[in-house]
Amino acid sequence: MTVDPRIAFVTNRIVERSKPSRELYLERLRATAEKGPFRSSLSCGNLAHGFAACGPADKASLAGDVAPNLGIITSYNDMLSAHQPFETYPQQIRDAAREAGGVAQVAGSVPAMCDGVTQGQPGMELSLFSRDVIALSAAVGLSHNMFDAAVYLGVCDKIVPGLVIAALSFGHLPAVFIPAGPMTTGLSNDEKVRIRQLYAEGKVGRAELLEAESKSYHGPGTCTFYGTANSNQMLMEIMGLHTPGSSFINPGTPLRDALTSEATKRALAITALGNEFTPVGEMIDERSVVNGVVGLHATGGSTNHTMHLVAMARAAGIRLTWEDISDLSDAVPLLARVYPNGPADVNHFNAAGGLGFMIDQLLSIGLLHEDVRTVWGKGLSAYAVEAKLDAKGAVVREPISKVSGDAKVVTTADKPFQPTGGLKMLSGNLGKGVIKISAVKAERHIIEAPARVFHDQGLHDAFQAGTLTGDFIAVVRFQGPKANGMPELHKMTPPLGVLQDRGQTVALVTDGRMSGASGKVPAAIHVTPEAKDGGPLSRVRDGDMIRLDAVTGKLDVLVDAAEFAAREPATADLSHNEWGIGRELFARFRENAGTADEGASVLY
Ligand SMILES: O=C(O)[C@H](O)[C@@H](O)[C@H](O)[C@H](O)COP(=O)(O)O
Ligand code: SF4
Repeated sequence: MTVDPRIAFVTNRIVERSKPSRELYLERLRATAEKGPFRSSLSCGNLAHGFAACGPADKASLAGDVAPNLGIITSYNDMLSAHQPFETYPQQIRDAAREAGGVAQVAGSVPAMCDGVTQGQPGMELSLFSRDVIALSAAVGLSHNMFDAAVYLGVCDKIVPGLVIAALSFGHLPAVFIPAGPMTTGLSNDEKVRIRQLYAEGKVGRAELLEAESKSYHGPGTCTFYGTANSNQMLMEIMGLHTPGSSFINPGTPLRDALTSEATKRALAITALGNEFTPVGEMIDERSVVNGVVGLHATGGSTNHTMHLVAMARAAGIRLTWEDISDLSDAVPLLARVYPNGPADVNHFNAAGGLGFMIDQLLSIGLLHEDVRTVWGKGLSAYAVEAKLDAKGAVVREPISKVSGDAKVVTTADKPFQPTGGLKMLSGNLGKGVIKISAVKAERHIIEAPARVFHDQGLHDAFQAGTLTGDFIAVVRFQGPKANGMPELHKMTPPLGVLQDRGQTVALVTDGRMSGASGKVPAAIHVTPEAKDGGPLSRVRDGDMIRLDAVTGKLDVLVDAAEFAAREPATADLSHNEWGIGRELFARFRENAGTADEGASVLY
């Protein structure tokens, strides 16, 4: 199947735009990649330090130039249910590496923030910046230059994007991402949200709320909604950085363990010491990035990736823009309904066919580049599979069914849930932004209402005071990267959801972010330029009519242009955002953060 001309057009436009930076990137990569173990460039002293703590067998291997050495970058901690299973991975990876005639060493660890723990808390103001800290931290580990390939242990929001930026910055090394898998299904997401809204209305107490939350988030593994973490898994699979079919296998299962060992051996098989050398910076190209964006649209993935994918691609000299993301959205149908885009969770999605089914369907109508390189070899069709264990406990892969296991959760390409993608880019006299339309009912795709302007938690106070009456669009500003680190404002969903359920027409417009799990309330987010930079949001006043049109992709304030331009931009007292919970350490990050449409990074 040849690739759809609309996909080819956007891909070629990215290739042309990226030519200077991509050529320089590849030139530097090829200058670094060399035959033989990279540790051979170290002195005896360097090398001795590098394997001083190894056992005799590993020392002997590393003293030679035959055995490949695998660097492990781990993001293990007990804070993220999704990362807690990584505690035991290094030993499993070392054992698997030895079985394959190689060595594995933990090159370094990276920090990992749980956005669920920090949601609505000051710590969330470090969240977006932690992506770049993760990239920097992984680079410190890899800079020992002892390694012939690397495996990256990460799952959640900023961690996978940060690790991909690092992996591509060490593009001469093959890279395999190893996931930990989703927690088993607990209380449904719909029921969790119902209890939250009852709590917001004062109809249940903290005890009932905590009981519901604890039944939803109940064990090791990734939270089961389709937020940024599970969007990350989709991206790693569709971009060929996971082994096929490995994303959504629950932790602590024989198949999960077998996949971890298999991924380890695969990483060792694709080093420069073998005959399948696959440096990740050559493997990931413009087609891989486009495949990632297509997967995001087809699954209704996280809005956060309209920033992370831009930053990730940039690390490989590839310049992805919001125009590309928007044009791809117009070409790609929505083929999955996983919470918040529907009642199913990611376990249900996987059981219904999951990513293998999605990839197969998208390939069948030419919406994915099949001719890409992956950690598994050449061709994306190798990912249209389901991974299982055979009788001997080895991983086997079966072709994915052409029939959906649940047509309400994953659908075939000829019967999409929506004809276009789950994300829509917006632009107008308020700037540029993004909206997740896959989670919003069609009758709410166009909202025109008067503005109610808030600078921080004021919306919650107004809700509690009962003054959020009638139809309105909440303009929550000074939430951009330079203002306070661009936190997720997901805690605004319950009160706005209550008002919406009461029949009020409400929407949110902000230069901040929302969670990938945010859903039913129409929200134009990542609005750039941000208010802190004097963007148009800073000139909006209470009562201004605003029109959010997710059908045509427009975001406008309906005020005379001359009058609006003549207004004095509002300012905000952000002094309380400059200290506490480590925020004083991130002042340079706030000063130097890029714009949302450039990935909001401090790295470039
Ligand atoms: O982008 C995301 O997917 C979110 O940041 C996600 O990682 C976070 O965990 C949820 O916001 C928590 O959801 P609740 O706050 O609804 O539990
Ligand atoms: S999905 Fe979100 S809440 Fe769940 S572990 Fe990951 S970061 Fe934490």
